Amino acid sequence: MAGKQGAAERLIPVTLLTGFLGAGKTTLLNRLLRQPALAGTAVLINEFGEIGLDHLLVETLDGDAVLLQAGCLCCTIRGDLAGALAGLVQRARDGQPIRRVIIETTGLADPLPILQTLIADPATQRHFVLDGVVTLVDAVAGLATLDAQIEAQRQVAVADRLLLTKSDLAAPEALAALTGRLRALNPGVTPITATAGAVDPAAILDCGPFDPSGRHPDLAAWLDPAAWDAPHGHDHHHGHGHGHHHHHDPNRHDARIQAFCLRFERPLPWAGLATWLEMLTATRGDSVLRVKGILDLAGQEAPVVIHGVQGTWHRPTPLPAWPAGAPRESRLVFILRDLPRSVVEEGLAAFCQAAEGEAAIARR
Ligand SMILES: Nc1nc2c(ncn2[C@@H]2O[C@H](COP(=O)(O)OP(=O)(O)OP(=O)(O)O)[C@@H](O)[C@H]2O)c(=O)[nH]1
Repeated sequence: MAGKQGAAERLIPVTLLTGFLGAGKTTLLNRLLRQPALAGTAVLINEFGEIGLDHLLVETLDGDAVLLQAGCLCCTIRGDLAGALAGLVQRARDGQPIRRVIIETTGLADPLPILQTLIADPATQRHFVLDGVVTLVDAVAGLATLDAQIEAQRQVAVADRLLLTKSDLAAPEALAALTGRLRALNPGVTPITATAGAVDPAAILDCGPFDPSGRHPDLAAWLDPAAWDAPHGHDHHHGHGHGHHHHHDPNRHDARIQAFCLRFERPLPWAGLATWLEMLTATRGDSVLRVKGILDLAGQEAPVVIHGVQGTWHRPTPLPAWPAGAPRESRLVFILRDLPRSVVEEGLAAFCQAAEGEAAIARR
């Protein structure tokens, strides 16, 4: 297809990078973008919730990550995707070499409406070609996620490539059960192990045009725009409590899931925060779908990044410095299912206050 175009108008390949919350998309992206094969890649990042952090955590070589408007790409901001892609066309015409685009979706995204934009929007098709859907699956949380969230099933079903992350943390029996489930959802694709984002770019790029044949039997019906463009009021297949043509709250995906960000200008006491996070995981772990934060900790110069994914806490990582443009303050993003925001706010405040009180006594 690309061969029919003139050199200046060659279709730009687009990779859709998806996978449920915390599966390792940003980690993979950071590894990929350091590879020479990815030179000239523009990155579009979509985050759920009004304050994104990923654009601060993706290390594009030339600062080329574009944060799509807050909200979920599969919902009302699909128009933004087309707009962001059009913006990249303009940048290419202005002389910036854009050889490839990677779109990182929110972990909650239903990939089908996004695919529809990429394979059926005439304006987008003039300049871009979908080159593959790469879906990451967390070996620890994957099975439970596939049971609980239809979005995760769809992410797997449409994948051209399946990457199994965190197999370093999973028991062999859990891995075998998950692999069986993946085979049932997408029989034509053999999962590739990609620990901490380590994967050969050649294994996931240049998949060729998207071909829905030979996939999950429901895929054709899922790809039918009528299924997700119907006026609101019906029970949308992945439980959105809203329709697609009215005001969209960027912090709500369905009635049970909400996202919010807490910001703290004063440095936080690590002891209080860590104890509270452990408590929260022990008591309400199933409801805590995702926590990620960039922290200004008392007594520490460099920011520390923390990640919690459905009961698993990954090792906190210090960053060398505060990312350009980020104020020196702590930001904690929570994505919760069936858990009120007040539980988090009040618990966190109480534990931090107690830790600060203890630290003050110790200093006396
Ligand atoms: N042990 C281990 N940790 C991993 C692996 N892949 C990713 N992680 C960790 O998992 C956590 C979440 O990774 P991210 O890359 O932020 O996940 P994400 O999919 O971008 O998260 P969202 O954007 O919130 O959906 C981080 O602490 C990563 O270091 C892996 O293969 N093994």
